[in-house]
Amino acid sequence: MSTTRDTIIAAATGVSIGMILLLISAGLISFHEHKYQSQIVNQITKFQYQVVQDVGEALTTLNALKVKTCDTKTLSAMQHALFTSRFLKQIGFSQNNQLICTTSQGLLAEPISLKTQPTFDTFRGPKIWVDETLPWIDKTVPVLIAQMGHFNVVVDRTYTSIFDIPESNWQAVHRIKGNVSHVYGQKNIFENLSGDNFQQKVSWERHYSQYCLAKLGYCGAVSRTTRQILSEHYRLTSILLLLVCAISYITRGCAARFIRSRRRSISRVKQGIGKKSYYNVFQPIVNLCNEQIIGCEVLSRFKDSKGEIYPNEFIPMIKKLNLTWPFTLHMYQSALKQLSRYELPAGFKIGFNIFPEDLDQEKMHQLYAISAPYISRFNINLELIEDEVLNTADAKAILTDLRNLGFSVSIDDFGTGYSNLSHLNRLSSDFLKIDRSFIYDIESTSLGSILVPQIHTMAKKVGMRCIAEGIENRAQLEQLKSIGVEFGQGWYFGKPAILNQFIKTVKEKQNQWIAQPRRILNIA
Ligand SMILES: Nc1nc2c(ncn2[C@@H]2O[C@@H]3COP(=O)(O)O[C@H]4[C@@H](O)[C@H](n5cnc6c(=O)[nH]c(N)nc65)O[C@@H]4COP(=O)(O)O[C@H]3[C@H]2O)c(=O)[nH]1
Repeated sequence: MSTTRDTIIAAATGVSIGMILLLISAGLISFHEHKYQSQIVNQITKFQYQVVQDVGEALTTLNALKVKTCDTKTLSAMQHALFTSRFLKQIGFSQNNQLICTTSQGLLAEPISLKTQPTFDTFRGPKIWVDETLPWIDKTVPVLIAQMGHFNVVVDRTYTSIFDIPESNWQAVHRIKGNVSHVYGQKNIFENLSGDNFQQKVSWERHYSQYCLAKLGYCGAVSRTTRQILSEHYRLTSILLLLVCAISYITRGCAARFIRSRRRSISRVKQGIGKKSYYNVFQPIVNLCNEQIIGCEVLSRFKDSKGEIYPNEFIPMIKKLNLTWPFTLHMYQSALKQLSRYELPAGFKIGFNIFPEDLDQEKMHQLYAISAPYISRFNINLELIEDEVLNTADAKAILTDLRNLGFSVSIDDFGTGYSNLSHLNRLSSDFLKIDRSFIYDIESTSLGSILVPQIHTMAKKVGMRCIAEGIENRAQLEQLKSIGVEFGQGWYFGKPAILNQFIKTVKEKQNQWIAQPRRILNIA
């Protein structure tokens, strides 16, 4: 059952990653297309502007001559204007809508009638005829004609082929006061999106861009279907698809392996108590005034034939498996047994982590029964992380009972999670363990350097003493001493170590405290 579920979860992870990568790839291709289209519409609109300039210049110059007939002087002026223009193919002279002469044919034997109604009127500029086929040029190629006064010019549209896009994908239009007239390209592409300058519309099927030079009324539009875009980038698309499939497949494999290893870890953690895979390590707790070891904190470690699992991994699993109490009992009993073999000074402080969810009358009586032989010899300190459970009236009553029975109580990791300075006076405890995140850079002008003195003052007010966690160097120690923090633990005094090494440290650092230890002599 769980194998099928794991396979589904691993496959779903692979597919999800694949989908995310596909979306990212689609986003990248779309971004690239956006840049490409904005360049093209810019080119189209600027091209129109340049053509208008060219046409305007030629027509204005010729009309300024104020000629009434097409003689050789007029023809030579027309030839000159054609020569100096960039986009014009031909210039003609007309009278009463009759074409009289052109730059290519000179004076016509028979005048040709011209259409009277233009495609659109630029009002201040020339009249424009779009897509006209002129029999005397080339019947098959439609041209654009502009007329002002007696002169008309034919624009060479072959220039539009400079746009790096097929004509079926773009359109150039003239838009003035909301009236849109087709100029070049593919009709019906321009969507007339409101607003000037650059506009865009993207959907799964299509990518559309338009750009308008608002004052002049010239707009360009480009539209390409997703299929066209993908087929243009077919190589990149295929590589991306392959990559996405490969990553998806690898992710599925990794997820399956991770789930399997986690299941294995959970089963190892579950069986660990019976198989004696847990063992205790001890970290010295020091009186900061004279730097003497006055006790220790008992911490758990896990090691079996497959290797180690660290507390940050196995503690949450123990909670999830509801094994907190058998685990704590195992650790508690074994540590007391281990330490009682040594003649440690009277009142030696032994700290145990207790899960807040285990704080009930029955379990605490069980703990007391186990502790009875040791409670007069050691100062057994129960360390609890402050959470909602600890703030209930029942929990407070239990804590008071425990203290009356001879245990001491510490609030652990103070300053993280749920813990709060204003709750301090409501907690029935002896010690406050200041979390190591506050100690980390206490010697500098950090948050810790401001908060630790405040925490210490508050704790003192409610009759609690502080234990600073995670002291790693002399500077931190000196700073804590100057604040007046009473106790501390950390790598500076000793890392959590197995019993033999811990006792060795105790002996090395404060030989005089251990009065004739039976086993220590063997270690030395
Ligand atoms: N960086 C740094 N770290 C330092 C220093 N001094 C001590 N530590 C680490 O700080 C942690 C202190 O324990 P904790 O706050 O009770 O936090 C403990 C405790 O909440 C939980 N835990 C460990 N063993 C037990 C156990 O037997 N029972 C329960 N209930 N919880 C346990 O797991 C947490 C992590 O335990 P550990 O990995 O052993 O990590 C320990 C210890 O190795 C230092 O100077 N620098």
